[in-house]
Amino acid sequence: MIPTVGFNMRKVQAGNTTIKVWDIGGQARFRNMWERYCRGVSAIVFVVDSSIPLPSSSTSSSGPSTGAGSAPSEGNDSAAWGVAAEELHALVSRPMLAGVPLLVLATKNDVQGAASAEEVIRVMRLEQIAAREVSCYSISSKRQVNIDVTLRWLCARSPAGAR
Ligand SMILES: Nc1nc2c(ncn2[C@@H]2O[C@H](COP(=O)(O)OP(=O)(O)OP(=O)(O)O)[C@@H](O)[C@H]2O)c(=O)[nH]1
Ligand SMILES: [Mg+2]
Repeated sequence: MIPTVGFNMRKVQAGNTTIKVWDIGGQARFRNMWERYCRGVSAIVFVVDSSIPLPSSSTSSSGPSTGAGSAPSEGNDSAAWGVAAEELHALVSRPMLAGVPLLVLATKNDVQGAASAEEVIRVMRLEQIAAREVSCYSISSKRQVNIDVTLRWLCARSPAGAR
C-alpha cells in the first residue's frame, strides 16, 4: 500500500450492484478536496486506523494532547484521533453534504489492542452527528474481516434502492 496522491477511482462489483468508489487521499494537503468529491454521493466512507492508541482521557477527544501550542499530530499517537474527529465533523457540517449517509470504518482490527467499534463511536463523537444515517464497523482490510457487511451496507444505500 502506498499513500493515495490525490484520488483513485475504482468500480467494485457486489452482487447486482456496481459501486463506484472515489478513494481520496487522507493527508492534510488533500483534505480540501474531500467536500468536492463527496457532493452528490450515495454515501461517505471515512476510514480510521483503529490500531492507534486511544487518548488516555476518554473525554479529550479533540485537540493536541502534547504541550500547549504544539501542532496537532498527523502521526500514530493518540492525538491523531482528535484530528480525525475534527476533520470528520468539519466535513459532515458542510451544507452541500447534508443528509449523506456516513459509514465510519475502523480498520486494522487484526492488530492486537485495536479500538472496538464502540470505542471509535465514542472517540469520534459519532452520536453528535445528526440528521443522517451513521454506522461504524470494525474491519480488517488485511484479513478481509467485515468487508461483506461493508459492501452490503453500501449496496443498500445505492440510488437504485437495493433495500
Ligand atoms: N494490519 C493492517 N494493516 C493495514 C490494514 N489496512 C491498511 N493497512 C496498512 O496501513 C497502511 C496505510 O494504509 P493505506 O491504505 O495506504 O491508508 P490510507 O488511509 O489510504 O492512506 P492515504 O492514502 O494516505 O489516505 C499500509 O501500510 C497498509 O498496508 C489492515 O486492515 N490491517
Ligand atoms: Mg489511500
